[in-house]
Parts: sequence; structure tokens; C-alpha cells
Amino acid sequence: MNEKKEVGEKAVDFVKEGMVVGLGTGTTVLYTISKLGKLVQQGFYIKGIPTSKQTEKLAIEVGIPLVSFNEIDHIDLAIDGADEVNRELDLIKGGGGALLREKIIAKAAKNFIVVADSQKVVNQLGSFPLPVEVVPFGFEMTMKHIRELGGSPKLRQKNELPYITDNGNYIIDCVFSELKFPEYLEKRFNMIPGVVDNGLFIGMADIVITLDRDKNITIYKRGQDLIST
Ligand SMILES: O=C[C@H](O)[C@H](O)[C@H](O)COP(=O)(O)O
Repeated sequence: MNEKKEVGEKAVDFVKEGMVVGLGTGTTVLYTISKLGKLVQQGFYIKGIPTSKQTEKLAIEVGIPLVSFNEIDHIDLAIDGADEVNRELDLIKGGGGALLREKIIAKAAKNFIVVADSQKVVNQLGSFPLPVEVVPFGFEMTMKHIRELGGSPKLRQKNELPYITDNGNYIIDCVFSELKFPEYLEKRFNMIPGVVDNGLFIGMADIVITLDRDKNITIYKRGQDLIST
């Protein structure tokens, strides 16, 4: 069973005609975007706003009309993947380097749906290294301040050069032996000069679509019990 496909395609049920949809980044939401593209080909009308250049390219390929922020006053629904999800529906994101645009779009959306295969669901956030987007200027000093928060920071690299985000920044991946107080940390990281944002998404997801132990689609809604299988 392709779990990413199952959960990614399930999210399409929440998309209604005429919506402005935030299109996430990664190998799970790719299935959402592809299925939305097929519906658009059949006359279903939506507009998309992408969270990365990679997603923008994919959305254009599958035929989803795109808008930018200066053309809209709201986003109805954002759909995105995650690297970790806990039972409170808090997330670590940014494994693909898109966390900043993802957070801007999730924050602007009336509803934020996360699609996550069962491997992503954890009791406690923090096994996945926390991605932190930083400006290149003085990043060595920024890393020093990050280390003071208790993590082991490492500059993300691609082909032996610093990985560059769509915003021209670097990513520092931060390993924690135990990531305590994620709500505090999300805010604390962003107080370090040079940090643009971090991959903790606390209190943002409204719905998480995943699979249970028996591989049934399971939908969690913030503040409520399981709403369907
Ligand atoms: O920067 C990337 C994003 O936060 C992704 O949504 C996240 O890494 C999950 O990606 P995937 O669905 O490929 O595991």
C-alpha cells in the first residue's frame, strides 16, 4: 500500500469548488496536487498558491491555475505534508527546505490540513532534526546561539555546498536529545537574530489525515476525537 498516495488523495475530499488552496511541498502532498490537477482538467474550478518553486512547477504541469498574494485576500484551505506529527497535531516540517513559505501559507489559511503517512506520527516531537531557516550573513554566530538552546546544529548541504532555500537562505538542521517545550522553542528560536523561522508548527494544523495500525484512513481534528476512518 502506498500510504502517501492514500492520505494525499484523501485530502482532496476537503477541497470545494471556487476555493483558493495553499499547495504544500513534498512527496505526500504531491498526490493531492496531482489529483486536484485531474479534477481541474475535468472542469473543477480552484486556484492554487504554491509553497515552493518545486510545487509551483508541479502545479503548472498538472494545470492548476495559480494566484499570488497580491491577487487574493485569503486562502480557504492549505494542504501540506509533515516530517513529524504528535497527538496534539503539532508538527515538525521543513525536511524539504520549504518551511518558511509553508508557514506563511498555513498561517494565512482558514483551514490547514496535514497529510502524513503512519511513520510520521510520534508521541513526542524531536526524533526528526528540527530545520531552522537562517540568513547566510553571520550564520556561524546564529548556529552558536542555536546551540545554546540545547540542540546540535548542522548546516544543511547539497553537493558539498550550503543548501539554499527558495528565499536565498540556509537551513540549519538541529538534533535534540529531547525536544522539550516545543511551543516555547518555536518562539525562542525566532528571537535569535539571523533566524528567519523554524520548522515547529505549533497549534496550526486543524486536521491531520493519516493511517491507523490497520492501515485505515484516520482523520484527526484539533480539539476533537477521531472524526472518521
Ligand atoms: O519542507 C518540506 C516540507 O515541510 C514537507 O511537507 C515535509 O518535509 C514532508 O515531506 P514528505 O511528504 O516528502 O515526507
